[in-house]
Amino acid sequence: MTKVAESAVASLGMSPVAVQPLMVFAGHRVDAELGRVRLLGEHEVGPALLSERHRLRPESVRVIADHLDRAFPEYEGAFATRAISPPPQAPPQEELSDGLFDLDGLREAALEEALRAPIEQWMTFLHPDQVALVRRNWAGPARISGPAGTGKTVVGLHRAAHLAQRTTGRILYVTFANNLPRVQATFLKAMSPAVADRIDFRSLHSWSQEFLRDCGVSVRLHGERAQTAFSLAWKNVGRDSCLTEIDPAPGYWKEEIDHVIKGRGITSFEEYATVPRRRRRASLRRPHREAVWALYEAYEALRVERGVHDFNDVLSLALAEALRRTGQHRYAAVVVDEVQDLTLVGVRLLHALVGDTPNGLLLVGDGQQAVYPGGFRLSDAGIDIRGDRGQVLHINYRNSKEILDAALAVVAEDSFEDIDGLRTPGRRDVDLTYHDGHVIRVSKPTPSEHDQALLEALHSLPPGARADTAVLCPSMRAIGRYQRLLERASIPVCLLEHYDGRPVDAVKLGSYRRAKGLEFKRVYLPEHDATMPDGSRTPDAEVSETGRERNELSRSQLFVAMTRARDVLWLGSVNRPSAER
Ligand SMILES: Nc1ncnc2c1ncn2[C@@H]1O[C@H](COP(=O)(O)OP(=O)(O)OP(=O)(O)O)[C@@H](O)[C@H]1O
Repeated sequence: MTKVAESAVASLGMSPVAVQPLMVFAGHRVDAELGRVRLLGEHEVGPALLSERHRLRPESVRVIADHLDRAFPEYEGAFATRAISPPPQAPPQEELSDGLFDLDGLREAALEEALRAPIEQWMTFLHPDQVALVRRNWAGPARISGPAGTGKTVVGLHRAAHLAQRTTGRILYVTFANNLPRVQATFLKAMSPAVADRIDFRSLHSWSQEFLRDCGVSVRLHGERAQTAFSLAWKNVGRDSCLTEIDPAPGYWKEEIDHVIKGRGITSFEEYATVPRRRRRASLRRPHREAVWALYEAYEALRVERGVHDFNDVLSLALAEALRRTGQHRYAAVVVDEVQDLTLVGVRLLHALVGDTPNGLLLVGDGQQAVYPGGFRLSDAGIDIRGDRGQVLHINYRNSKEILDAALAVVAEDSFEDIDGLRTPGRRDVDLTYHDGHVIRVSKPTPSEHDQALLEALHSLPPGARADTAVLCPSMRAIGRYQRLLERASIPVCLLEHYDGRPVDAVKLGSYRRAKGLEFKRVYLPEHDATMPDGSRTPDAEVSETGRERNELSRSQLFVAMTRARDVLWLGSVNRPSAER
């Protein structure tokens, strides 16, 4: 019955996750669950329904009831239509003063409701194409891609809840960033409380550490000591090598080890000598690759000597363990969000948990929003996504044309390679939904005037607006600076690393990277162009290949930050008079 009802409402764009089966027993007192079905006695059903969140307006209820009348003709029609009473009148003033229903409380509830509005909207209704993806049966691994704001995460969350409703197993929902899982878990709990405890929201690294602990494999993750090992290795074999001709910054070579060598699980020079270095611009000839390999070996020797692991080791150990236990994993399905940020080892690990089982692996992401160096192709990972198992979403629900145009202008010249290996131009076609929103550009001659303008803009926000406002910065240093600035101006701040998706009356502050996958009504990007190369001063030909790669990555990060804005995008710059430059 539930499945038939799900199909019936799918044509209205209603997610199967929004359908909650109830079985009501006349003349009994019951409140129990049987799988997904809630069993209620006739006395319990009223209070149970009233305690549910209100997601539908009365008109929507009427439309759905009419539609179900037609889908289930044996039911008596028109009952639901008659049963809908007009919204209750405001209670008399005496009732409002009894503490439980005071005016302030009501105002707060209304504010919270307004803040939740966009979320409540997509918890029930999706675009019919999205509903089809949520309900689809895939014979093996599948992938959902699409430009920023096209509802990929929304589909991923509905899909996870839908699979949880259809199986008794656990679902793993993974992202690379470690603040996103908390936010997504909060949304899912509100959307589908009945299955929330069977979906594990985890960052890849925290899950891997937990998994290794459960398998009895000891891990000594120590980022700082691993970094010291690298610095020493650079001093011993890197800084006087031919690598400095290509890039004198040790950071570039650390990324090479992290994202290319260890990120791809390469263990021999023969393999590294010919590996395609995805999304890396500098071309390395054999002597350079030999020098990188010498650096890698020196780093590994020093790391092992110190008895510590780095983040890549955690994933490699977990992959080895996962492969050893093939067929014994407890997950019915794995959904990977922001998959473009994973390393090859990371994606292989998640694939190993479910293999090619039907509806097992779902990869969600967009190569244009890659904010880390390096990358992989699905074919490198042995993941075969054929036919209708690769789906692309096209409708942007988040950004207005003005905001999206401003963001696309940043990456327009940067074509990118997605995980399917296809090269895609930076300026992509998307269908926009009607959505109001605008860009405010503020340019000041000095940093203090710029900061003053930011504070004025934040101070003039209407009450309650801070909850859906973010200030995003490109670096940790800038975050520290703006945190002090805001706090000195008595503007409450919630760092993105502590944000869990629940409304809190404070401006969110964090890095462009941490803003990944999130969105806010108002986004402020102070000194947004400070790290951007100034084309007028440095012609492209004079920039090294590694410099161009860094610039491209900075532009992708700025693009991600800009596309987080739903209604207002504030772009601050400091434009010192040219004599001062
Ligand atoms: N069918 C829909 N109707 C209305 N709004 C929708 C619909 N689907 C998604 N949205 C809204 O679009 C916005 C973007 O959705 P989501 O975060 O899932 O996109 P995304 O593709 O994952 O974005 P990004 O890649 O930029 O992180 C959200 O505000 C979401 O509520």
